[in-house]
Formats: sequence, C-alpha cells, structure tokens
Amino acid sequence: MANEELPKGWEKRLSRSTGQHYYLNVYTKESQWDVPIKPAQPNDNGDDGPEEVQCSHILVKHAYSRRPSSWREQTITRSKEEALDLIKTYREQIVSGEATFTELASQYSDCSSAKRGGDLGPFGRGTMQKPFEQAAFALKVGELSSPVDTDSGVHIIERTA
Ligand SMILES: O=C(CCc1ccccc1)N[C@H](Cc1nc2ccccc2[nH]1)C(=O)O
Repeated sequence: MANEELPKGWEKRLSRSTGQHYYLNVYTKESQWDVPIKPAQPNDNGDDGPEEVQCSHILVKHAYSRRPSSWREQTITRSKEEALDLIKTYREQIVSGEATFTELASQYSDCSSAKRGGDLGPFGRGTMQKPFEQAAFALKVGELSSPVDTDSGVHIIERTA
C-alpha cells in the first residue's frame, strides 16, 4: 500500500528482523503490524480528523528546554536523555496501572497545566508546537502517545476528547 493512501503520519516500513512489513507513525512513533485505518468520517472542512482535540500532557523539561525552569524547579539541569528516561518511566507506570496520568502530571509535569492534572483544554491546529500538535491529532480519544520532543522538553500526551 503506497504511503499516500495511509492516514497522515503513517509510513510502511520493512522489519529487518522478521522481513515483514510494519507501519510506523512518524509523529507518535507508534508502530503496528496491521495497516492503519483512515478516520471514517471527514469533519466539516472536508479533511480527515477532528478540528479540535482535548489533551492532557506530562512535560519533563531539560537543560536545553526553551525555558529550563518550572513551578517544580527554578533551574532545570537534567540532560535530554535523563528527561526521556523519566518520561518513559512515567509512561510505563501509567500503562501498568501503577499510577494514574493525573497523579503523575500533578506531581511531576514541568508545565503549569500540572495544576489541572496536565489538562490543556481543547485546542485546534496551529496553537501548539508542531510536533505536539501532530502527535495529539494522531491520537484516538483515550490513547497515550509515545514520548514527543518539542522545544519545551519531552512530553507524553493523552487525548481526552
Ligand atoms: O506553555 C505553557 C502553558 C501551556 C498551557 C496551556 C493551556 C493550559 C495550561 C497550560 N507551558 C510551558 C510548557 C509547555 N510547553 C508546551 C508545548 C506544547 C503543549 C503544552 C506545553 N506546555 C511552560 O510552562 O514553560
């Protein structure tokens, strides 16, 4: 199946280990063996996908973040690698049920939205940094993204509406 027929962000790849084709979402880094299905109904402006989404996120900043400071820490010095390790740990704790997204966002997110359990409210395209927007609009409601890099740091995103 040619890439142009796949939903936005999805690419067909060949697994070196199995020789099988798989599908990778270059925005959310999700991968799957099955062909991804385009959203069933176009929205009002005729494109695929929603005009607005609502998401919560957990942001872990690092020394190279656009603003390496937050309500948690006046000066953030961790490396990008350490930030990625932390966000992966939080994601594993959420997936395993060890902690809830809201608990971890409230306690650890370096964004002011931590005070709202990570909730950013509804937003349309063109309001958030592009990598964040692309990942958020590629999620189904209830889905949790893989780690997403922006100039602010490393995020995991949960689409809530
Ligand atoms: O820009 C904000 C506020 C975001 C927000 C929107 C709506 C409700 C509450 C907060 N905070 C930045 C960190 C940050 N960078 C982001 C990039 C994309 C999405 C959310 C982000 N949060 C910071 O604190 O440096």
